[in-house]
Amino acid sequence: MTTVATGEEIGALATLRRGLHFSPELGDGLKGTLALAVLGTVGRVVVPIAVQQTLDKGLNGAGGIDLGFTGRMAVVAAVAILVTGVSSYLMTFRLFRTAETGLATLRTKAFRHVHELPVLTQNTERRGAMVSRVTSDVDQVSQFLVFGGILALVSVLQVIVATVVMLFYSWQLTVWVWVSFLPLISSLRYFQRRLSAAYGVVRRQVGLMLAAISEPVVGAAVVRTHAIESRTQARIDESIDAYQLASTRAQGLTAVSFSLGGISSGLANAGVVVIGIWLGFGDHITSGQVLAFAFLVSLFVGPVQTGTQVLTDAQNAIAGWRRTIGILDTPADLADPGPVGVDLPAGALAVDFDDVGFAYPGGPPVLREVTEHIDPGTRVAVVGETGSGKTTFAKLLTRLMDAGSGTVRLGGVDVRSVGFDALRRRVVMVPQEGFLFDSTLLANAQYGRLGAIADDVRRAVTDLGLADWLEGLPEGLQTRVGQRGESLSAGERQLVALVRAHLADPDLLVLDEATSAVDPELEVRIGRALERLMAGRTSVTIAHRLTTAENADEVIVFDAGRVVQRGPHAALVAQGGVYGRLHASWVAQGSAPAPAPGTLEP
Ligand SMILES: Nc1ncnc2c1ncn2[C@@H]1O[C@H](COP(=O)(O)OP(=O)(O)OP(=O)(O)O)[C@@H](O)[C@H]1O
Repeated sequence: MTTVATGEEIGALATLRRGLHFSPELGDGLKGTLALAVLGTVGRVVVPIAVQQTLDKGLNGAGGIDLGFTGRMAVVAAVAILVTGVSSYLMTFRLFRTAETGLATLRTKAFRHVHELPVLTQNTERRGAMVSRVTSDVDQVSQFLVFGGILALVSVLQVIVATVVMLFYSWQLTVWVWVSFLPLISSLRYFQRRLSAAYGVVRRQVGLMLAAISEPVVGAAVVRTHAIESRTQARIDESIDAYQLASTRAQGLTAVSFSLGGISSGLANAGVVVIGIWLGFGDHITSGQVLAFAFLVSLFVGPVQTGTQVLTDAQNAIAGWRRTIGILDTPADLADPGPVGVDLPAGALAVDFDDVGFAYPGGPPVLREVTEHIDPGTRVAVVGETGSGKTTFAKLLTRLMDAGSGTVRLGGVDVRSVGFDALRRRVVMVPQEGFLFDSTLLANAQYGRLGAIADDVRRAVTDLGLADWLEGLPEGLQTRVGQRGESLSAGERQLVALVRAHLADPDLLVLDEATSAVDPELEVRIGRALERLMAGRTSVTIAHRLTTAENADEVIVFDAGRVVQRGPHAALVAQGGVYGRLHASWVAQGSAPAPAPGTLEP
């Protein structure tokens, strides 16, 4: 099955390289930020040096106390503290700005790409997991770059500069400090690998947890009506437990490495005091140098200890970054020919299926050897038992998917060579349940044609003979439709979908007729609106109602992925066969909208 790449196989360095490639802004002004980091670090080292100078020359100098020198050193230290503070602020601000700009680009790219992923892939990958990859995974990277990144940068610089100055004062003490930290430093690689694996699991569990939580939220009505709250709750509990376990394991590892850091710094500090005093007795080191050393050790200890925390954040961020890059690595298998795309000929479109076959990934063929021609401007109804391939036929027609074999042509042009923009403008599919956004009726209708103003929408409503319906609504076009349109009745939602389609003004209209029953008055309205909508265009309707098939110029009958009959309704009724059986069942169920025989209605 086609799935979205996890990105887990991408190495840490490659993640960094590719991450920078996707967010080039992250490199912007890096030199300036680095310069500020150097300035801040140097400023920090100046303070212990000033302390040492004050002690050894200003207070304990050969000529007694030198107040002038002490005062100058105090000014130097104050300036150094000020410079460190200002440069830290500027560096943090710059890092924050570039990180957020760069990651906004990454988020946008990943989010756009989700839309370009084939419908098939979107079905196989849980949407909640996908959402977590575009949101919380990117947040991890952002947090690290802004907070951990600064720490990492300053830590490395601080350790280097502290070591150099320490060596200048006493090589023996420097060696002691390094020996104390050696076990921790040499185990960093080990911890990095373990943390990387542990946080990879954590990120995956976050995705699964979000999927488990968001699915029942979206399908709340189903959960309630089927009384499966406890089963749903059990699934959510399970995913939360799994996340908690993964997270605890990862945190446990962090705790071990952090404790090692504590032991090392304790050893270093104690050693510096003991060895420093001992060296002092032998006149190998001055009291000012020992004091300066104590300061410098803290400059060394701090970064190495927080280094483990930085490492943890880095692993978490890299795991998140990989997963986001994984989305971008998943090829969009519907290639948009883009600017070189061919345009469709003007006017109503002819449809040609040329020996078309299709199978969903890993599944059996669901369309076989379909060769059909539909004249421009005709009205065709597609019928067949459930699972016979009608929806698949419609998806290939609108290029929501590409045919496995054979060619689909619109107006004589291979659909694969038509630019997406042109295709989506000229070919519109009205699904059974059009998705309505939680906004006004006007805003929802405007999805049909971006840029349409209220008057355009009103005109479309009038064209479809729905003006009185609109007037009957309490707030007209400003009526709010509620989440997914739940404040409207099923029939009214269909009307909005038809207004949307009319605004889009396509040359090929593909309709998946709704099966939900609506009251007779609305039924008449929908029928009338449909009549007007189809006029002058080629229309292909997946039909579930007898009247739709009766009113069509031609009916195409699918059975097990093949077209088994075709012709006007009356002729097909006379022929009998699959259509004869369908017709008989429609008649038996009366004129009410009836699902095709064999349909398992909930
Ligand atoms: N996303 C999918 N992944 C795998 N198999 C699928 C997918 N969608 C449909 N199928 C399978 O393809 C076959 C044809 O499905 P299709 O939806 O085209 O039938 P249909 O005639 O439109 O049915 P209905 O009237 O129930 O909508 C069915 O066996 C179905 O199980």
